[in-house]
Amino acid sequence: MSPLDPPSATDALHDRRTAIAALGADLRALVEAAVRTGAPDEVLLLAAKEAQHLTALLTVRPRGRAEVPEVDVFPGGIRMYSPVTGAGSPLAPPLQIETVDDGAVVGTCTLGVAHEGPPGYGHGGVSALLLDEVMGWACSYAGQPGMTIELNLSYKRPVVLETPLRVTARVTERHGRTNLVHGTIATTAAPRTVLVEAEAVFFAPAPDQARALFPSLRDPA
Ligand SMILES: CCCCC/C=C\C/C=C\C/C=C\C/C=C\CCCC(=O)SCCNC(=O)CCNC(=O)[C@H](O)C(C)(C)COP(=O)(O)OP(=O)(O)OC[C@H]1O[C@@H](n2cnc3c(N)ncnc32)[C@H](O)[C@@H]1OP(=O)(O)O
Repeated sequence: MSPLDPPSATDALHDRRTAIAALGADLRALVEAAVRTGAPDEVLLLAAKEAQHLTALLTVRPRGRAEVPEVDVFPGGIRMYSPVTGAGSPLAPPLQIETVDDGAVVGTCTLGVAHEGPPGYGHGGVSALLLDEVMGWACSYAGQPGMTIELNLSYKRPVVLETPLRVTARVTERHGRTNLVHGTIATTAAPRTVLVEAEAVFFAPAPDQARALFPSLRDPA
């Protein structure tokens, strides 16, 4: 199975993921509304009370810090709460891993005002986040899921908000457990105009390193 294939899911798992994604979508809408709102102070204070109520509602059997959620496939698969791809994360755009095209992984997403750096444009750290993720997927697709050990970025043009983006990544060289990866961000409308370019080094931990890093990983081989 390619790491980009959706895992087979039971009905219960499918229902759980659907519910998580529904909450994630509404939380993202809430975050975007909150950072754009012109509502009066009393409305903000009322919304803060409502947010406290929601937090209390959701603080039930919280998972442990290093626990892999039961809805995830780790490594190399679906991550429901990833801050980049997670349908359940209010922080994620979320980015969709779309295709594997001739060895390159392609992801698409649209940034909102919540991801703003300079007015109207994406935060440079958010571009790094998108690239790091898709470059990581390229390593997984190449059969070496790994961790970033170096990430260098060249910001060529600002990344416009509310505009569909295309993020690509490809492993260019492999040296043992180390992979060199090239990545780009462009708009889907002008995929040849590179806005941000990245070069990264990823390291695929050996099974004993992986066990030490990720205790909930049962079979790192
Ligand atoms: C096989 C099972 C795999 C298990 C799963 C593993 C990973 C899965 C992770 C994600 C996959 C899922 C989805 C992908 C999506 C997104 C990707 C996001 C990626 C990230 O967001 S990830 C967070 C940021 N990332 C870190 O948090 C890494 C911190 N780091 C370390 O935890 C250690 O560094 C570690 C464990 C990597 C190595 O452990 P270590 O250092 O003890 O091992 P060692 O000494 O053997 O070094 C090995 C070779 O890396 C070279 N090296 C090390 N560090 C370097 C550096 N900074 N610069 C240049 N070279 C460096 C050495 O020079 C040597 O190179 P050489 O082999 O050529 O001598």
